[in-house]
Amino acid sequence: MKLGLGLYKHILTDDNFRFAKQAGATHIIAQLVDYIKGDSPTLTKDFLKGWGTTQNQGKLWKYDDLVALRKQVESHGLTLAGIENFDPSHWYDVLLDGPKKKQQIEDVKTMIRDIGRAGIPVMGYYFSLAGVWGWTNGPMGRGAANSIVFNASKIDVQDPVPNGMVWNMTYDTQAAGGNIGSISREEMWGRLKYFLDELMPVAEEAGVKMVAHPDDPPLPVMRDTARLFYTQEEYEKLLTVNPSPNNGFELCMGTVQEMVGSDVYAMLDKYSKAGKIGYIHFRNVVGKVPHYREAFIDEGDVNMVKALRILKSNNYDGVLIPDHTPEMTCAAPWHAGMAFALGYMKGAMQAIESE
Ligand SMILES: O=C(O)[C@@H](O)[C@@H](O)[C@H](O)[C@H](O)CO
Repeated sequence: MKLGLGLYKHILTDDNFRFAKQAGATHIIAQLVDYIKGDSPTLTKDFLKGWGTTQNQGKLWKYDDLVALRKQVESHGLTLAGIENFDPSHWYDVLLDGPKKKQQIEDVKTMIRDIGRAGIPVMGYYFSLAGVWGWTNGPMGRGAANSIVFNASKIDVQDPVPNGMVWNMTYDTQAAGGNIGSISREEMWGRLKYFLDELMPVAEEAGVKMVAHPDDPPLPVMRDTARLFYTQEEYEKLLTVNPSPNNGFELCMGTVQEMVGSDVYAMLDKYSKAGKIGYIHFRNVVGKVPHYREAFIDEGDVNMVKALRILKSNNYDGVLIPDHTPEMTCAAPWHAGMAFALGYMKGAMQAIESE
């Protein structure tokens, strides 16, 4: 198994590649969507009105830029292991089954071909209308660390998605008022099937694994739209939608742990054996839906060392990234939180590997 760090678009910089290397990471997962901004990113803000606006319609990720990014990462002795998340500008009508769907699926295919050609082996995506939404936050972590909290009783869980928004980002600032309406689970499975059936042959040819993130938070319906991967059983159905060897999981341990009735160890065991995990969000949490808080890696409900032992026993050779952590009280709260998580992971991995 490999230690990685996920970096947002704004922090794909030489300094942060050095930071990753210094903390013992060997791999980078890059996010290209402009949604969590700033040199010192924070996830503990009010994002109930969205992550922001994206206006990249028709401006696809370019092959030359992807190669340049890979080379920049490699210049620090690191490997670019994957890209996480499509830009809503590029695929909103694929998610929404809108009039530009055919063009946008062709655009996504073009980007997958270019990602493969650029030597990037994994693309993580999140097939969701409401997206990551509903978080609140507060000094709820150990030592009053600012943490992400989900408490269904504190928000209007079915507050509808306004027109012009999907995946918790606004892609059309001129959209007419109103909202996208109620979307059923059957409809969402159909949209996912279309997406996978169109893309998997291209991903196979391009040598790119397409891996799906589970629903965060894992509730069956949010903002009046059905969510697909809100229990472990439902998440596992991903593999039945399309049998491609390139169809797999961006396995977020935190989100799986937040699901009612889940067994994150069983999921790790089964799918690391089956070679179906593209990479892992190795994070911890206290509680489950409808009420949980994100936790420091060592203080949550998941025994992370047990999880690593399972991965080791199955010879999992993929990447683990911390994904989120509570923020630490200092001048660089995100970086300190990540350094703490990476240090824990490095130590635990070394200990287990020498057993
Ligand atoms: O990296 C982050 O902070 C999050 O945005 C992701 O964990 C997110 O849940 C996934 O990328 C799915 O969108």
